[in-house]
Amino acid sequence: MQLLEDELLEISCSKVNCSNMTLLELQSVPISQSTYSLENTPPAEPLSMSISPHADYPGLEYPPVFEPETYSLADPQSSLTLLRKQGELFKRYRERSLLYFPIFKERVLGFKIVHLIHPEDIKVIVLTGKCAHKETRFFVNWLGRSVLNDKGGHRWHYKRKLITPFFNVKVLQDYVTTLREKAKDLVLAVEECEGTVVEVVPYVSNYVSNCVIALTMGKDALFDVQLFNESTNEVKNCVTKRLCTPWMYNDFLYNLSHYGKTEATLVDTIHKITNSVIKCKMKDWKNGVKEGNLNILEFLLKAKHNGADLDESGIREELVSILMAGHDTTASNLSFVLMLLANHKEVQDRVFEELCSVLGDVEKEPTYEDLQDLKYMHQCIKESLRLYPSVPNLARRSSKIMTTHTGYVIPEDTLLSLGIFDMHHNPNVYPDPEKFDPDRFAPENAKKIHPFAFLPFSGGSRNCIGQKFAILQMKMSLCALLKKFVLKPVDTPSSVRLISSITLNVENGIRVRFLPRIHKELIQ
Ligand code: HEM
Repeated sequence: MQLLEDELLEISCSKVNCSNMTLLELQSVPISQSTYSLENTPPAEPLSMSISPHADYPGLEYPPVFEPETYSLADPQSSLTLLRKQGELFKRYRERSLLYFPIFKERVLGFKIVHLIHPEDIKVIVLTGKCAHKETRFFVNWLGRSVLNDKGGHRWHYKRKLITPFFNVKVLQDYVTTLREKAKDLVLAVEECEGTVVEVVPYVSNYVSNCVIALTMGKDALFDVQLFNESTNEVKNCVTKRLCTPWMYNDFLYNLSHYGKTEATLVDTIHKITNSVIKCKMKDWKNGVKEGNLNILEFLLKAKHNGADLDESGIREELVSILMAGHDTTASNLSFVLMLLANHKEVQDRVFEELCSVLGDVEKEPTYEDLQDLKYMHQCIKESLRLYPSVPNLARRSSKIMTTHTGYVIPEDTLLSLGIFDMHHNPNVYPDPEKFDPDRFAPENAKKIHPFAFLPFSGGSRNCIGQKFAILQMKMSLCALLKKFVLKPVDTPSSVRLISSITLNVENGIRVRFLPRIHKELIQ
């Protein structure tokens, strides 16, 4: 069976015109527990799939009844080579994750990718970090070896320990005033198109960009923000194109290609801009290190001054990475929250009622404590992160032969894709998975969810460093927008077309109508 599929792959590959390839997937191979064996690897002793509470979580009603037999039916089309557009590719992965749960393998030219979808398998990888490291090769030119883009090990650990203290509660509290100002700017911008249909992504993106720039380099940093953002977007396009075009996986071919050359020029621009901001700050500080409220640049310069093993290019790598990590993810999620609230009047009503009750007076500006008290709003954000996780797959590479919890052996040096999106849409973990139901995350229900079945911010030691800041940012903007407007649906969850990119995206934007809200009145 395996041999036959491999032969068919060879045949189908030989028919492919590489220059037309726009996708990651040439073929997916279903893996059944009895036949699964990647080359030169002995088949695993299948582990028991019996349904009993997991030893680590005796109080949880988990594992739920997975039905591996139903999900490992052979796909009649699986041996055919399929060239697909990004949107189709995204849809195809979803189908495969259901058909071949809990694991499936794909081959892309000479590369093998194993997709893992079971929470226990994903847990093994994200929790220990011992059997797999982060796959970061395609981002190195742009992000270097920052905390975000280091594959792991001592160097990563050192930097993570250095930066983590920055994201403490005190800093978050200090940033509330800045977030409030930026949210006001967002409301003013939306007000200009009140009543009309608004494509929300650019507005939200601008708000998030301003917040993250303030956090990393300070709100008064002098640089060409537009050029920086445009260059960053273009680099993302180049990297996405590379990820979806297997022949560009080869460094030599990629560097010769149009995309490789464009990326090099843009990265140079981004680095020059960031270097100049760093130099400027160092000049400002020649008479002594600043104390008090610091942004990330100042925090890192101070660490360097105090002897941390960090040079200027190391600081630049962190800034560029945090700007990237903090922008797309939050902007993507905030756009989806707005669409979901617009489409679920009863939920929007409840969020607004909660807002009025927490603030007391709807005109009052929310404080850090108020934002913490918006529990139902938090549930809505979580549910939208479940439905639309900004990072739909995590890329890892196995660093030794490993056996998954579900009983499959994976050889050393295999590319792994942890299917966060698929896991979040698994009907056995989340009944009626496409339904927007924030009550899934009400305290009494949330405790029944397997801790590794909800990973929008990843988990373990490499979890998202900025998640609290992201939530704060989203809450602040939702408060500001909902105080002023009633959201009405234009695009719906079934009308938007999701695409796989570095972060989750939609093909044609997300549109919402903003109507002026008459205070204290709920939605008509
Ligand atoms: C809704 C917003 C966000 C989401 C969904 C999100 C999600 C994630 C995920 C899934 C990872 C793990 C990536 C991987 O291991 O491959 C990650 C890592 C990271 N995130 Fe976020 N993120 C968000 C916002 C932010 C913000 C606002 C910042 C900073 C201001 C940030 C900074 C980082 C950094 C530095 C890492 C790397 C951590 C490490 O590897 O040690 N993120 N994020």
